[in-house]
Amino acid sequence: MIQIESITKRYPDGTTAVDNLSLEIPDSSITVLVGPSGCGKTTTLRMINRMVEPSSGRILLDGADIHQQPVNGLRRSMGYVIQNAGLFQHRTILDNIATVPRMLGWDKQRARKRASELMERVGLDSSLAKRYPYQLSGGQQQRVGVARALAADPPVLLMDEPFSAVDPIVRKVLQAELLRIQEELGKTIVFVTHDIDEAIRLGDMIAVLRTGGRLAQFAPPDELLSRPADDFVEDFLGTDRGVRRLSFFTSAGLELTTAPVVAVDTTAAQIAERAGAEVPYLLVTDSDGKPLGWAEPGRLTGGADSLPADQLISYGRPFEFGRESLRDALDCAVLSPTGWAVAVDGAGRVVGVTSQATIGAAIRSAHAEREGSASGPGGQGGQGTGAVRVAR
Ligand SMILES: Nc1ncnc2c1ncn2[C@@H]1O[C@H](COP(=O)(O)OP(=O)(O)OP(=O)(O)O)[C@@H](O)[C@H]1O
Repeated sequence: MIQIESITKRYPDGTTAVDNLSLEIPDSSITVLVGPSGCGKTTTLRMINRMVEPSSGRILLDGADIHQQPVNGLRRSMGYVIQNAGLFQHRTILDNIATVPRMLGWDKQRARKRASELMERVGLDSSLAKRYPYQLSGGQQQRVGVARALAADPPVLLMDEPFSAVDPIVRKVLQAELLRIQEELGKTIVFVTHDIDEAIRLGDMIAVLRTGGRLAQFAPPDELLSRPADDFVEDFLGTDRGVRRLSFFTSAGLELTTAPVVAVDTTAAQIAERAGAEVPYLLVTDSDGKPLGWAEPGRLTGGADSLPADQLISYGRPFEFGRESLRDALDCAVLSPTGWAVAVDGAGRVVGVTSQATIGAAIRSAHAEREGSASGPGGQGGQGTGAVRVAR
């Protein structure tokens, strides 16, 4: 655990970058420092690896004061990733990643073998190994930066706006990759961003800082969204807090029905028989049980023959039952032309369908349950109670 105890940093020109900050950063999880520009995020991160020394206060790593430790050893235990990756331009990708192991005295072959393994781990094709950084896209360079920081297998990873310089689509991919790597490696990650959505997606714990380097709130994302500490945090979180919070509710308990699900060899006449007032549409699946589209019985032409595929209405995006959240389920239902969401299993086979009204009821009961556990003995709500985090 990293304990930040009453840390203050005043720069020589009198700027107070961080003001009496205390945080307990848990092991094997992602803690995000977020806040507006100039609120002291980078300064805080750099005090953890002693690139910046505090004016007062102290930082403990696993109970030991980092200021009493040799700085080189400390930095070796902490990988560091920055915006634009900060790669060595005159070294190949493989040698960039092998830098720290080489510094630690590994022979060239062993260091390069480790670098190759890491390239695979961060999703870089081995054909890029001999290229130089300028021959890579921004997203690929960031992956190299992450691989390089992981090379000596440090328990701690410090990441300073690592994905800010890439476009939003690549950024989402890199975030997903980081979560995947974290699931495998379980590092203690301190991640700086000014993007609250990134913080909510990645953070197990989020520290919101305000200008002047003061802590506004330190909480799991679900709690931040449901109970912002003050107007500053509420403003910073932006609109749609309620809907965004649904990302933290699993779809696992959602009531599904298979009544309107029919196989593709059903005829239009049989469909007309199955339709009822409660289910005005029927979902047609292929022979594997994967969705093909919705049939509206009243509008189907033909009788005894199999369904004409061109008469089906798009089923939109299905959600993966149990893995995705109530927010995903609601989004599917809202975007569905029929107003019904299609639930599938991991292989994409239909497990049932659910209506907007049913999802609405599930949202209400999930809220009631969460609030109940938050006010119960020892409960903090959200992840604080150990609730499983829904796929991010
Ligand atoms: N070396 C320095 N000398 C004087 N002031 C500094 C120095 N480095 C940072 N500052 C100031 O300290 C404050 C906090 O800076 P810091 O870089 O930690 O903020 P930040 O939250 O990371 O900002 P950003 O999101 O813009 O990167 C700012 O007002 C900044 O101008």
